[in-house]
Amino acid sequence: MATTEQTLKPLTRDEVAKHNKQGDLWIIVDSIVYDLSKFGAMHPGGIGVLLDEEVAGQDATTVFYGLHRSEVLLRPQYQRLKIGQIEGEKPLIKHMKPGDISRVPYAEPTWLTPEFKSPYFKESHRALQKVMRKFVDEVIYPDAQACEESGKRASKEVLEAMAETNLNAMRLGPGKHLHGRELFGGVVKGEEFDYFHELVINQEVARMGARGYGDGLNAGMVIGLPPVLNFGQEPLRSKVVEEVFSGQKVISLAISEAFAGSDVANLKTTATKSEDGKYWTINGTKKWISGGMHSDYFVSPLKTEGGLTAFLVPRGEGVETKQIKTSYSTAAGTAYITFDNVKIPAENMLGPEDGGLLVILSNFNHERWVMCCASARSSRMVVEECLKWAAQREVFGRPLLAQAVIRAKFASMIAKVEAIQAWLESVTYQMNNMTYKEQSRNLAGQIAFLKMQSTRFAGEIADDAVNIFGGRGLTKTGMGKFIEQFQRTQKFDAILGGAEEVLGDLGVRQA
Ligand code: HEM
Repeated sequence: MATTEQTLKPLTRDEVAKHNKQGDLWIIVDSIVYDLSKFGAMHPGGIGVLLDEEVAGQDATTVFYGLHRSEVLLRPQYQRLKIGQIEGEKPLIKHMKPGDISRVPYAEPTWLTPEFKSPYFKESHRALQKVMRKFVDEVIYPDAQACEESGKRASKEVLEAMAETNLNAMRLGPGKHLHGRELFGGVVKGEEFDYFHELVINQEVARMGARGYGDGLNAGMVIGLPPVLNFGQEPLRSKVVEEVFSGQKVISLAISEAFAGSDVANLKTTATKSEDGKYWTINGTKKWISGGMHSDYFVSPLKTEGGLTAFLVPRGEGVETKQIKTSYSTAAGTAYITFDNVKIPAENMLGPEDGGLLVILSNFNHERWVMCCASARSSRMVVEECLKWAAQREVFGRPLLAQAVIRAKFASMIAKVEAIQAWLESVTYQMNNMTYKEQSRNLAGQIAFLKMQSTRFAGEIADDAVNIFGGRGLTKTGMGKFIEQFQRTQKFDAILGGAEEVLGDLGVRQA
């Protein structure tokens, strides 16, 4: 039966030392005594290491933290191994509780660090951050970790909780669609929701450390729903928006094809108008569609007589989706889509006929900015993981952090995450103070450069992080699991939403 902290029996180090053999094995970790007599044989690291004379019956705190993530001990099956506490001693290691702010240096952006002031974040941003951190820690994170591994889509419970708090609506950013809505139980008013509130949401969600699952978690909605919201025809527009916000239906943006990715103007999939103009027939394919496997609706720019036209295509006869296996989890639901003589009513057209390029381009800045928020936050999480590891890991008789060559890596990693966050906050401030038209005119280049640089830095940070973690940075479980995940998936940010080179060039041309 689980033993609570209050009922732990006081023990002396001498008493513990007597239990130092196979079948009768105790150890001390951070003042708590664990009985490993039975568990020893099942220990993932083997029984041998536990029988070492410096471990069996001894204080194994340092060696334990040099090999395990601290939350290992919080798992219920290991909590049950606790049998006592060393008399007069208390645990020194403080485990993070859901919603906690990290105390590791540079683990949080400066606006969440008590000593620093920020001109941008007000009370309502801070209040939203608090509830959002707890929500991610308690609701999203456990599901994310399980599904990233199993490859399954986000659970119904998580999707329902997101709809209930109005998180789906908030992820589309500020706008009339939020007016009058109860956001996270009223923590912020829909009318006052701005891009800094959205930044908070994007960055808290990015902390779940599961890139594939993240793309499957309604990321398709963030980029697929705006064309419906801004260019859809009533009553279809309101129907689809509500279905998606309430979590009943899933939508994704289907632009890329095997023939064209960032080169949107050269798409090949066609839509042909019927003679009476009442419906369109769609033929062709779409590739790498995030969330496509889970989607009920696809927003697609299609080739029409005079250019591109955007359409809302419901899943139905003639629409087929096949899973594409990429280097991140199939929880992302990345799809190859075939449209085979799919007939849709003219009311499903989004924006003017042959005016689809504008409809699609109109959300690109926002999409890229969302990706910058996430990339900056996940890079920062990697820095936190590395700092924790380098402080607890001993090599050549000293903590890893005592090696100058490792500190030099940290200098470069920390400078990168700080620079990107500061630039991101500055761009976000401009977004808050410019009309949509001004943003399109003035910020496309800034955001393109910001995304290009965020993902360049993420790549360099991933590289340094793996070298700091060694083999563990290439191992899917244990200490380095987030580093392994990050180094394998950071490239998605560098490609999706516009490849680095395309964005850099866009920025220069916009100058
Ligand atoms: C309460 C005590 C312990 C528990 C519950 C525990 C649990 C675990 C778990 C779950 C793993 C798999 C990797 C991970 O999830 O981090 C692991 C790996 C390992 N453990 Fe333990 N362990 C305990 C004590 C120790 C001690 C005292 C040592 C001392 C040498 C040790 C040495 C190892 C080693 C060498 C590995 C393999 C690590 C790797 O592959 O990087 N464990 N342990």
